Amino acid sequence: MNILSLQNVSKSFGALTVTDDASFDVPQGEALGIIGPNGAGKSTLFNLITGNLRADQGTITFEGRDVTRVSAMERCLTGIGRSFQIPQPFEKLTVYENLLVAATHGRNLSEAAVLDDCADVLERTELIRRANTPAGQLSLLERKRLELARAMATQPKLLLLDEIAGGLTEGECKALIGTIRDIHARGVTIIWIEHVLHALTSVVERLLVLDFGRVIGLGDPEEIMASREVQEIYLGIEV
Ligand SMILES: Nc1ncnc2c1ncn2[C@@H]1O[C@H](COP(=O)(O)OP(=O)(O)OP(=O)(O)O)[C@@H](O)[C@H]1O
Repeated sequence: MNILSLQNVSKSFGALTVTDDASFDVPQGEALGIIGPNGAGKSTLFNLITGNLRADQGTITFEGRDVTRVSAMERCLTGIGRSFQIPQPFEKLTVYENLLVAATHGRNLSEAAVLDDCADVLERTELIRRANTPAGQLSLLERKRLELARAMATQPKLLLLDEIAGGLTEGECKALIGTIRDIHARGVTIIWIEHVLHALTSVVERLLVLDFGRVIGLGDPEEIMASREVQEIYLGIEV
């Protein structure tokens, strides 16, 4: 079963078409990577899936329901969670309080009702020992972990990760990959935009390539990376 389907989705900003007739399906439980040059429209595609932007044309279906015109808040409540390219936690709130906001916002739930879930997310994202630390005091890796934790606190069935590995050292990147693998192993479907290709290909089962808003490739990561079109367009290598 497909958890997400896009059919002929397009989005323009003025004369600039940023998403150009995108159609693809994401099966339940898959980890899908998205690559493409800067400005290819990757984050815009995420914003269309989450409802932060409205598609000009086309249909977005989540768990069999047409969500094309559904608000971002409602899409989040139905199971579409995301991390942002630039983490913007509440700096003065503790790690736990940041999670609490994510877990309860729009849900009409008490702290007691989400306590166990928040503790579980803190464990899984290896932030439990930083639970009472203000977010503003975290290292870069911990800020990335908090970004992941805030998304996980919304209990997503589909998790969208936007360049979460950027700026990390090799060792930090490896640690974060372990956490993402663990989340995926627990059945969460993942779509991950990433420029750190070795991190991405160590997790995802398929790769989607965007160029000028068009889907120019979708399939096995090794085959995609070896294709002439991807090497020319994405890596800038003439073959
Ligand atoms: N709100 C907006 N208004 C006008 N143009 C926009 C808007 N958002 C994005 N764009 C433009 O759309 C294009 C695609 O942007 P987007 O951020 O989706 O690309 P991207 O593939 O995520 O890039 P990067 O890898 O650099 O993050 C860019 O040319 C960008 O300047």
